[in-house]
Amino acid sequence: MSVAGGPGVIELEDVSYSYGGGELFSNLSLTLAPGSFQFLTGPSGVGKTTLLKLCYGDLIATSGRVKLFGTDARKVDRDGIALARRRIGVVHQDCQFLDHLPLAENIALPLTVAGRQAEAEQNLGELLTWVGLSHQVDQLPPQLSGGERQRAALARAVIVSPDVIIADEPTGNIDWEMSQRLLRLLVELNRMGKAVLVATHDLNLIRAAKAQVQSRVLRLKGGRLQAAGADL
Ligand SMILES: Nc1ncnc2c1ncn2[C@@H]1O[C@H](COP(=O)(O)OP(=O)(O)OP(=O)(O)O)[C@@H](O)[C@H]1O
Repeated sequence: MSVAGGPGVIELEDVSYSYGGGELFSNLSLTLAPGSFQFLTGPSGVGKTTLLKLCYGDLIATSGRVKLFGTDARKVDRDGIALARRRIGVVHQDCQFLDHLPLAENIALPLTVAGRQAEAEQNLGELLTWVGLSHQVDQLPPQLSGGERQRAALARAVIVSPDVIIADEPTGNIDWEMSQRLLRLLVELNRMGKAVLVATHDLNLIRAAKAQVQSRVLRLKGGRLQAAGADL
């Protein structure tokens, strides 16, 4: 099943993946075009997180080809994958933080560990304001609400100025109003030219997004990937 388009920043071609048992999915193709906005939906356990991990080079496909920014993920070494990963901001499903570090340091971490301290200092203030957390810079992660953690996770993903944002259930445990706020942030990032890929169960979120941004919806079900139609 192919849901491919033109050349993309991330391209999966006839990809299969197995954790060791049966194949979770096979011969699946997907293209994330520059500046595009795509949703990935489908039942729980169908493989959405796995598919996202293939897209950001965290897993290597059992067969088929994954290209990150035009380079075959299988043909580059760990440094090559790390380089590509710097261009992809990931918001993980569980959005974990280092609980002993204040929020600001957690968000700056991707830059500080890369020795880009000055850049971190330069970007942090604006970023914290953008996600509405500038009054909580000194809070420890366990002191934050679910919605605040999600926004902090998005800020941490964005601080490296990635070309692509991949978010796994970014509105998983938060109320509708906060989901809308997160969606607006993702739409803004897309308007800045970043490609956005969001896995979500939340069809209402997808419907709300469609009113704000031109987006494509892919549904993973039974090992197949299909473009969802107007039946959402
Ligand atoms: N590291 C792993 N080792 C073995 N099996 C795994 C591993 N990670 C995930 N799985 C299995 O692969 C399947 C797909 O998991 P995945 O997390 O990709 O699904 P999902 O669609 O994202 O689910 P959800 O919507 O509930 O988050 C599940 O059956 C899961 O148990």
